[in-house]
Amino acid sequence: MSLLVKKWEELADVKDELAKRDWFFATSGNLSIKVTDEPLTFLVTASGKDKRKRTAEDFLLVDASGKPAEPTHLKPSAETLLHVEIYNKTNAGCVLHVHTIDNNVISELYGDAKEVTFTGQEIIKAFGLWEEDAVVRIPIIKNYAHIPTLADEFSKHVKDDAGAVLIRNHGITVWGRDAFEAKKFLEAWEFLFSYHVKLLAFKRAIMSV
Ligand SMILES: CSCCC(=O)C(=O)COP(=O)(O)O
Ligand SMILES: [Zn+2]
Repeated sequence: MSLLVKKWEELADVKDELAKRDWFFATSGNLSIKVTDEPLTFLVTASGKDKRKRTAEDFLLVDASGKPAEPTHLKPSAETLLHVEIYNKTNAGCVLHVHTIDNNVISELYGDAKEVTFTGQEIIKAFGLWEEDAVVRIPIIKNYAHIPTLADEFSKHVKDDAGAVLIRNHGITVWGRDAFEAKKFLEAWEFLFSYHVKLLAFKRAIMSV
């Protein structure tokens, strides 16, 4: 099996798993996986597709600037520039972007603070933090409609080989050294968001009784 086919299958499997969680509302979301380092190439989801379906046109290979690396009628994700920032600045191997109700609610609740932190949750160990008082922080940026501006703002928070950024009332972008790590971190963030949203709602309901 060629490296390209292996990476295609790996990304398609991650896409199927995220689809099972119903994290691709209304064609939202985009995913990518690095294929080669020199020159940099990565597979990215084609724009506007229903990411719940598995087809031969789900991904296309792009170069370090996010342009198709081979002739194709497919258009790379409209948000490919965010993936470009990550692969050019870090050794990340996979980038996952999903819009969920929970990540949108959290981004709106804490958008003015430009970040949200979580502590006291066992799931934080998924980030490799084993201390009892470990704190995880995720930055929240404005959802600029102009993608190069969004990518510039996003890029300020791209420093390590693994990380995550919330785009306000839009979604989360998570990256990791490989697909396994990116998916693990994405699931951990979504767990924290969902827990927090539910806890706040329950507390509010109890207070109003
Ligand atoms: C319908 S969602 C609007 C675009 C978006 O935010 C997204 O994640 C999907 O865009 P793509 O071009 O990657 O399909
Ligand atoms: Zn999006």
